[in-house]
Amino acid sequence: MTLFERLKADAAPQWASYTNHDFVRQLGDASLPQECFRHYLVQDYLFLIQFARAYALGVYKSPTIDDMRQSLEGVKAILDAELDLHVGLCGDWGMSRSDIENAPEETPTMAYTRFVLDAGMSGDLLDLQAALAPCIIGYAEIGARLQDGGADHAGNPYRLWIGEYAGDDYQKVAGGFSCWLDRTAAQVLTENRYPRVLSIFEKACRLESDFWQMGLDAGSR
Ligand SMILES: Cc1ncc(CO)c(N)n1
Repeated sequence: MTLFERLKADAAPQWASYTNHDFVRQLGDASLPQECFRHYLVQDYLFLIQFARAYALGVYKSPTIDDMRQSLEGVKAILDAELDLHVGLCGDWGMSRSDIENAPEETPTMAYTRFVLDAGMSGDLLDLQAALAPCIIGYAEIGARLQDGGADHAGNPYRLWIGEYAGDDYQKVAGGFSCWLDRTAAQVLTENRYPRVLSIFEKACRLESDFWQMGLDAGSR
């Protein structure tokens, strides 16, 4: 069993609320109001800027050069791929890069990103990875599940988003992340320490749910 599988099993309620959130269900059946998706996407762009910093912190917290390289890949995946997806998608939805970059950061965005950064700054690489894991592996699981269910059909306006996270590149990033988490755990994880790592993982799952909810709430404002 990988450490990720163990964390996911022990945080089953939080994992389920996050990955089966109504926002995700509505993305899959194309019933999500456009306004909710646009709101989510802009906040997610602001989220990713902070997430790139969290990976950069991972480079700093890395005990080995291999770890540094792995974390650097995370910085690059965000700056060179995922942000472009967002700018492209936002453009399709009528928003420019400056519209996005000038949007105010909402509280759930600040809460989640600063939580991750703090977990890493106050802890070691494993603490940081436990805070990052729900994000990276969760989106890969959600994307793959939606695609397997046929949600990326031509009639779904959210198919490009689904395709990005279900795609080979992102699936590889997520698989690589899980292996990296195991390598760090092999060096530093003890049974004594496990509850603290689990607690970070659970909190990150809750903050992911709040992030989806922020998108849904935008539909009723
Ligand atoms: C909130 C959030 N979690 C995870 C991902 C995946 O990178 C993302 N783009 N946004």
